Amino acid sequence: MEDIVKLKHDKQNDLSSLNGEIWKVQTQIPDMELKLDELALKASIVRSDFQTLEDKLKNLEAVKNHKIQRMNDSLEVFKSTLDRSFDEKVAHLSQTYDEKVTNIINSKHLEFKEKERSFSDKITILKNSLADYSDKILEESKSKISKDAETEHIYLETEHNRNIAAIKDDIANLHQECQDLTREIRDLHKKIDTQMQPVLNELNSTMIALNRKLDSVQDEESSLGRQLKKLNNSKEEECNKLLQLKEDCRQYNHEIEQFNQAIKEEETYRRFLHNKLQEMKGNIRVFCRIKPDREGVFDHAIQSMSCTSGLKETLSISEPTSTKPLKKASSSPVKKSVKTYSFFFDKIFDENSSNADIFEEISQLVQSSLDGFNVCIFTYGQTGSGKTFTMSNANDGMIPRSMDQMFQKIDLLSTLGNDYQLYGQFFEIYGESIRDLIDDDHQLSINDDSDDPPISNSDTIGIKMIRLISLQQIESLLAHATKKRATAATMANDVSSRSHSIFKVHITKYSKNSSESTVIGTLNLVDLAGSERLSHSQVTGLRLKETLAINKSLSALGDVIASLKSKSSHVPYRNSKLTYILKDSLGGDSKTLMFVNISCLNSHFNESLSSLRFASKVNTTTLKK
Ligand SMILES: Nc1ncnc2c1ncn2[C@@H]1O[C@H](COP(=O)(O)OP(=O)(O)OP(=O)(O)O)[C@@H](O)[C@H]1O
Repeated sequence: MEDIVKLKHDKQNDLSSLNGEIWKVQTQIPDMELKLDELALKASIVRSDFQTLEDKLKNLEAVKNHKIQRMNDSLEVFKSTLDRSFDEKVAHLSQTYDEKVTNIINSKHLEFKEKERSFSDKITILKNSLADYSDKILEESKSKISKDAETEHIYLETEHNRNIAAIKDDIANLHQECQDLTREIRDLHKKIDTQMQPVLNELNSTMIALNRKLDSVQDEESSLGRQLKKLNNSKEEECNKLLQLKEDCRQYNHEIEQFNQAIKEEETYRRFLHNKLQEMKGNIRVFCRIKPDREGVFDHAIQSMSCTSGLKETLSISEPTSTKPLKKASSSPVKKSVKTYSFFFDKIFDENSSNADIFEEISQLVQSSLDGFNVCIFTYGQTGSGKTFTMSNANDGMIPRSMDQMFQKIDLLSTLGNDYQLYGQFFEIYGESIRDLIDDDHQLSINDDSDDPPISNSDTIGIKMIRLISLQQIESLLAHATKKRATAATMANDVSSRSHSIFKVHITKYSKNSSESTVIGTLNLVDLAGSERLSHSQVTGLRLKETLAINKSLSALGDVIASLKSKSSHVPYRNSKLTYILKDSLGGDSKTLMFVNISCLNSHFNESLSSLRFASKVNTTTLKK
């Protein structure tokens, strides 16, 4: 046994160190992811800067090319226009000149020819007339006529020479004119050259400016190229870093997976050991809790508590000898024979025990329910003995503490890839009817299937089932349920709970692949109605009926446990709603824990004795397998 406890202790240590490791790795993952995100962001910024620069460069190049193209085009156009206009002008001038010269020469030539012809004609006529005249006058006056003819001839010759000189002058004039025109054309050429020079100069300076611009654009382009190269280098570095990070991440993920696998194996082994331990402790366990003497009466019935052999503890309780209050029960002198009763319990919590001490024991069963077993925890006792204080106390009762443990555990399990969810039902059994403590105005019989719960559970169909998500929610559920619980004043306790309240938690496991859920275990936290002896409570009418119903259902609970103990083929679950609803948590490999709450005071001796007897009956039972 010691070995097993040691082994359990070692395994718990291993588990907690593994949990610590997981936590460390998990805390590193967000940092790594953050770094990865930062680097990805940087890379995307660099990429977009790079893209912007590339776009800018392309734009500049396009603008540059466009400008050069435009300038070249306009230069070409200008040059061709200039050449064309120059050629045209020269051609036009040459043509005009040629035409003018030709016209003048032609007209002068024609004139000259005409004059020459007319002179020739005249000469011919004159010669003819002269010949005639000579022939005629030859005889009359040969000398006179010949003189006159000679004079006439000289005159004509002179005239002819003068005409020829005039024509020569005209030709010289025409030559002069031609020379003038040539000069004029040369001048025009010069003029065109001088007028064109500034334009050409301007074009040249524009060309130089454009070349300079081109150089600066090329400089800019090469500096951008260098920047681009730099960016490419840093991008490559970042990419390498990113790849390294990705590789590290992959490595981490691989390690985490291996780690998770190891944890899963450890978890399975832990579950096995835990269950073995629970089975060795007993599938039904009974604890006793003694309510402190809050009023300082000092009239105590509890005589002694001691730890006997093995895991059992003994409680001795003595019948009161006197109605007078004693200083302290343990130190009071016992004059006549006092009847003392002894009871064995798995654990006894004395008056000084807190709910935290109690939960240390309960937590193992909460773990069993998370491990896939059905667990049922009862608080049993007379009214006012502290059942509700133990079970549902808002701050530290078993319900909030169990839920706290469950929330923490499923958070941890979810990191191992298992998605666990908790669903809860909270209801009370009053008499033989069930009242929903979550859903208002919801009173249903057991098999009412009018509601549509997220997970089917044939026993509690019709009772509202909600997803349990936080302790805050549990606190408000408890407050809401407390208000709703049927309470009635009795002689024994002013606000005595007259119903059994059941807080049922369904632990469901979700498969991420198939998105199916399965209920793997349930935890039932049952605050039983106060057990009362009719003679003590002195109730009548409706209260009497209530007390009878409560005692009947508590007795049915005892019978069911007794049948399981005797391995009877028939277990009378149907004898009460309480046992019928809890049948899954009371048989098979389920775990059951019964808290017997008793008062330490003599005044409650009989009630305490009756509770202890009931507990003793349950305590010696072993669940039928
Ligand atoms: N261990 C304890 N320490 C201090 N106070 C306690 C303890 N147990 C019970 N009480 C107080 O005693 C009173 C009655 O307790 P409680 O309501 O839990 O009894 P009960 O058994 O649930 O009664 P009922 O059956 O009527 O519901 C409450 O005021 C509670 O705070």
